Amino acid sequence: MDTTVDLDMFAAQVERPDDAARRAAEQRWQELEQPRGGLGRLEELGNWLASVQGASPVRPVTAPKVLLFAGDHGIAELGVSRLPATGGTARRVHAVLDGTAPVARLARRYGAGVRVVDVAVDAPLEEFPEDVTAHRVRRGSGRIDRMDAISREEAAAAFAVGTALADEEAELGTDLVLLGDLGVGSTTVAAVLIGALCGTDAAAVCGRGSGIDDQVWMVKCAAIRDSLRRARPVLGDQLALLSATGGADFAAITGFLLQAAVRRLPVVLDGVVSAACALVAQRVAFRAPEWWRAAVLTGEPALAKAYDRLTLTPLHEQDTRMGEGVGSALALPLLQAASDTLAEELFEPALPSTPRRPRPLPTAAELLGKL
Ligand SMILES: Cc1cc2ncn([C@H]3O[C@H](COP(=O)(O)O)[C@@H](O)[C@H]3O)c2cc1C
Ligand SMILES: O=C(O)c1cccnc1
Repeated sequence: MDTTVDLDMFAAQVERPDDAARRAAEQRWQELEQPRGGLGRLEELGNWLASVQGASPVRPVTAPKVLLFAGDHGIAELGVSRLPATGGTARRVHAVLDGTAPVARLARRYGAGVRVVDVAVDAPLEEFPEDVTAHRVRRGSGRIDRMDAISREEAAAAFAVGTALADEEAELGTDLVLLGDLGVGSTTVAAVLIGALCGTDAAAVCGRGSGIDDQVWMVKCAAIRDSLRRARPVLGDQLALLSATGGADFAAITGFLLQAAVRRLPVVLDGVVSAACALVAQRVAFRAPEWWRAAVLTGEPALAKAYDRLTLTPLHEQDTRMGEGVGSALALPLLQAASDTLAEELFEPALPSTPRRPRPLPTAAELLGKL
């Protein structure tokens, strides 16, 4: 993709989800034997799944995938995170790859695939498997309070990485994407994008991220304030915005979200990073948010503002505060529940049944016999 990439093309290519399928799903809930509204918010979720699948009865979600975009951020040099600026992101990538990160365990439990995409991790390529690094556009980014995160060429290349991944996942038959991100300093960058796009000042979007104290919060707030000055002049040009105060991972996620909407691939957003990219994508194609659902509020003030603007309501209230796709993975059972109860075909779990272990605890008969 060259630097004259025409984002406006997406405005025309992103269609609305299927209204007729949504209406058929609404009707189907009424035909199923249950009290009106008996399944609560699952009903709206099932209607949404029918509309994005363009099918009623809806199909059970059988090929969900957790897709994690990883990148480092120059702004982390200022110490705005509790995680180390050097090596912190690479460590998190390793934790996902070796299966010890919470999201890897959740994905295993819920039967979802996991894919990590290194777009801009600042570590040697040999550290990760080839399939993870195949998408690296660069290492890290510039300090956005003083300089551009990445060049316009790199923003275009990263955006193209994201669009290509959406095509790939659509062709693989993935039927739901649980989006996530890994990156030390990423909540600072996300706050700048959301603050710029929602027209707020730094203090209104500056959060605690990975768990910073008051003193670090002041440093982070000043960094967001200075970066907002750099973001405002380029608000009308989304690629320029991603290049000035975003980063390669943010550009890739934005490209992914837009092309996923074109391919009618539904996506669950995670924390502030995916929400910031969703806002940028909404600027490009105003219908795109209809293809997404919000997972959870992570406590970042910018996130609530972004979801307000996107008119999305979080699916659960587990108060998870860590990004990495944990919030969106936790939303998966709700989506599975909605599609399982509304579908015609039954979902057949592939899992072998676990043999029951003998329990050493007394049975009621034993207890009563002893009385
Ligand atoms: C132990 C630990 C593990 C984490 N894994 C992800 N994050 C979270 O922290 C980072 C963003 O916050 P910030 O902008 O403050 O750097 C991301 O990597 C996010 O996923 C973590 C945070 C901690 C403390
Ligand atoms: O909103 C997020 O993505 C988030 C919040 C806290 C810590 N890390 C990430």
